[in-house]
Amino acid sequence: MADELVLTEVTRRFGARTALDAVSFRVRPGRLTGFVGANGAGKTTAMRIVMGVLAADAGSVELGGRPLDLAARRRFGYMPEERGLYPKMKIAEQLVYLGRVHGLDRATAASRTAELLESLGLADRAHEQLSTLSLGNQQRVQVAAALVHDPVLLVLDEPFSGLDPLAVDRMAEQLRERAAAGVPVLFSSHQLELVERLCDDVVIIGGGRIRAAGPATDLRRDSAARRVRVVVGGVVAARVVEAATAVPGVRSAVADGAGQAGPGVVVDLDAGADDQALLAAAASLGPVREFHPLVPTLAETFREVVR
Ligand SMILES: Nc1ncnc2c1ncn2[C@@H]1O[C@H](COP(=O)(O)OP(=O)(O)OP(=O)(O)O)[C@@H](O)[C@H]1O
Repeated sequence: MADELVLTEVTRRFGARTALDAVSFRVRPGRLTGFVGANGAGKTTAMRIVMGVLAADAGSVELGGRPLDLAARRRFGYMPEERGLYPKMKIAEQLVYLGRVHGLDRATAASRTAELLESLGLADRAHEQLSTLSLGNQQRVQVAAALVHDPVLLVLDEPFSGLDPLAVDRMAEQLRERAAAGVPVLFSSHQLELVERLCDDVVIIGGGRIRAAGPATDLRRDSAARRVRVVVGGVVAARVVEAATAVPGVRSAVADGAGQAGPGVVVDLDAGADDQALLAAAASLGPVREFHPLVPTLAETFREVVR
């Protein structure tokens, strides 16, 4: 099993701007970790610091409890935001070259390259220039470049951007495969549905601070807004909305009209609110047919925690 990556209180300033403010999170071995945040939130900066492309002003980054040095980072796989392969160089040639840069001997670099290109379905393009491939295939070669030396950690900046749905699936498969092999995988993305579908763990960053981090299912369950769906038999939704709105701690109540037992009402409660008071208010109107929590989507959780 590979080691865990741990960032502790990492801070980075650019002039007067604090891009990362005491950022701490972990990327566990064998798990896919999605790194999400608005534009300018600090994802790329954090990834660059992990890779040593950029230095932190304070804080530490460790793998398996050991601080990172050049030798440790040589064993990492990285897909930078600016991509970084040579458009005019032949595909196989640059993968072999990168394998060598990461310490493989020529024969191993060549066989790993052949293997990767075969699994990407690009074996027949091996001797063409990268720029002759479609964007999606170029992106897959970028991942191959991050994988060629069998990295102990994988860090990918927006690997899914610009890919069509099929290419997304193939990319996802590749990342899952790496995670299944025990490697900690961290990738950034703005596609929250995709992150929700794919990731074991999620780290949400906003304005350079970690807003939430942990298993995706826990984050969604624990997100500050608690949401309940209420259906009262024989009572129009408007009356339920009215009664719910009067309950202390109810943020909003909206009819959804889609339930089995009649039109339902979706109620958002403040974190500390008493859901039993809401239940009592509903029961005072008529028979309560439904009263159950609705787990928010990751996108809803994201909006909640970065607000
Ligand atoms: N080299 C730099 N010089 C000055 N400011 C920088 C530099 N790199 C990043 N920043 C600033 O740091 C903050 C974080 O940027 P970063 O690129 O890490 O965000 P991000 O979450 O990756 O955004 P995006 O989703 O848009 O890629 C931003 O305010 C950005 O302008």
